[in-house]
Amino acid sequence: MQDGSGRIVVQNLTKHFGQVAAVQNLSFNVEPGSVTGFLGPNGSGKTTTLRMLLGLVRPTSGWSTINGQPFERLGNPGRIVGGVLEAQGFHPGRTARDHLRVYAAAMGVADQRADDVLNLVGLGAAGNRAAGGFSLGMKQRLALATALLGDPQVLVLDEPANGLDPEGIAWLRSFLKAFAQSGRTVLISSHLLAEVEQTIDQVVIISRGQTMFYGPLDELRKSQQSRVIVAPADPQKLAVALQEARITNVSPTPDGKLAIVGATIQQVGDIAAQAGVALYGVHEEKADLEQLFFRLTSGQYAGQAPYGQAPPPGWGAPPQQGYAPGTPPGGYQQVPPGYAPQQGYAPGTPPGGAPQQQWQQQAQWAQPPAQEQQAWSQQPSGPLQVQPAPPPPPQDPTPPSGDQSTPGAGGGHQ
Ligand SMILES: Nc1ncnc2c1ncn2[C@@H]1O[C@H](COP(=O)(O)OP(=O)(O)OP(=O)(O)O)[C@@H](O)[C@H]1O
Repeated sequence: MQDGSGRIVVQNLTKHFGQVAAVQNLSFNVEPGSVTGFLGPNGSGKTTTLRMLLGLVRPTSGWSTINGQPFERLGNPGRIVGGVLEAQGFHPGRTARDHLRVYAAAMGVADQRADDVLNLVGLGAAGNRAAGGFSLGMKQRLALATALLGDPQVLVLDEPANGLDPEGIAWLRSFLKAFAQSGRTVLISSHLLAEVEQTIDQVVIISRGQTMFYGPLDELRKSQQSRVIVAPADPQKLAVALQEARITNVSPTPDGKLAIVGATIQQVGDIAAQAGVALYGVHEEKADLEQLFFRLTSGQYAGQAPYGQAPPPGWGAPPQQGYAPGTPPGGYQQVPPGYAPQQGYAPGTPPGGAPQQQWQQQAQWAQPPAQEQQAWSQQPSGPLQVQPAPPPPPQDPTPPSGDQSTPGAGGGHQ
C-alpha cells in the first residue's frame, strides 16, 4: 500500500558493476515540502542511485521506496513520480506536443495536459516544432514537461540545470521551489553545489558512492569552520609555540603565513607575544560552502599535477569516514577559487540589461498557470526534518528483470 507521503527512502543501497562499486551502502530520506540536492563529483554514483530509485537498475543490495513502495509497485508511476534522467531520447521528427501526447496516452492523461505542461515549462510557443531541432535547454524543459504530465507528487531530476542559460536556471529555481512549497517532493542531482545552492533546502553529498553529508543545507553552513590567518615574523617559532599550547591544527599557506584552526585571534596574539614573535597581520577567515563541498568530496579523481607543481589544495586523500548530519568536518584545506554562485534574480524582476522581449518570455516561464499554482498551494506542506529511515517495507521489492532501461511513465527516462 502506498502511504501517500511523497517521501523517498533510500536504505543501504548498493550497486556494483563488475569490479566498480558505483554505490555503496547509501541511506537517506527525502521529505516532501523541500527541495533536496543530491550532490557529488562526476562518477560518484548519483545517476546510478537515481536509476535504482526509478526502477531502471536492479540494486546489488539495499532498497529504495517512494510513497512507501518500491517504484515497481507504484501502479501507474507517472502519476506519482516524474523522473528525468537524461534530456535525450525524443523522436527528432516528432513535435514537442506530439511527444507529450504519446506519453499522455500511455499514462491515461487527457491530450489537453500536453499543452498545459508545455505552457508550464515555457515551451508554449514551441509545441509545433520538432524536438530534434531543440537546444539542450529546450530539451531539458521538454523532459521536465514530460515528467509533469501525470501531475506527480514527486519529482526526481538528474542534473536539470545542465544546458540551461542563467535565465533558465533562475526559472527552474523558482519553479522547483514553488513545486516543493506546495507540499511536494523534489530530488535534484548536480555536481555543482553553487548551481543548486539557492534552490535546495536539504542536501545529500556523496563521494565514491558513499554518503559524506546528509542534512539541512543550513546545518552544513553552520559547520563552516573559521581559521585564523597570521603573518608572523618567524612562522617556525610561532608554530612551535602554538604546538606547546596544544593548538596543533596549524598549516603554512602558500604565501608564507600560518593558518590556524581551533584558536581565536586573541589566543594566537597572546601566544605570539609570549613567544616574542612579531605579527605583521592577523585575520579570521571563514570557509565557504564550496570549500566544504570540495573537502567532503575531494580525492575521487586526484589528478597528476602538471609539470611537477603541487596539486591544488583540497584534492588530497578523501575523508576516512562520512560525516553524520550536524557533525562538522574537521578543518578544511585551501582550494583554488571555485565557481561563483549563480547571480540569479528574483522571479518577477527582469534581469539587468536583458532585452525586453526576452524578459517577457522569461516572465512567462517564471509563472506557472494560475490553476497550477492554486493546485499546488492547496497541498499540505510538511516541515523539513531529517528523520531516521523507517524499517524496510513489508514486502521485498520485486526486482526488475535486469539492468535494462525501461520507459517510465514519468518521461525522459533512458
Ligand atoms: N552500466 C554501467 N556499467 C559499468 N559501470 C557503470 C555503469 N553505470 C555507471 N557505471 C560506473 O559507476 C560509477 C558511477 O557512475 P554514475 O553515472 O552513477 O556517476 P554520476 O555521479 O552520475 O556521474 P556524473 O556526474 O559524471 O554523471 C562510475 O564509475 C561509472 O563509470
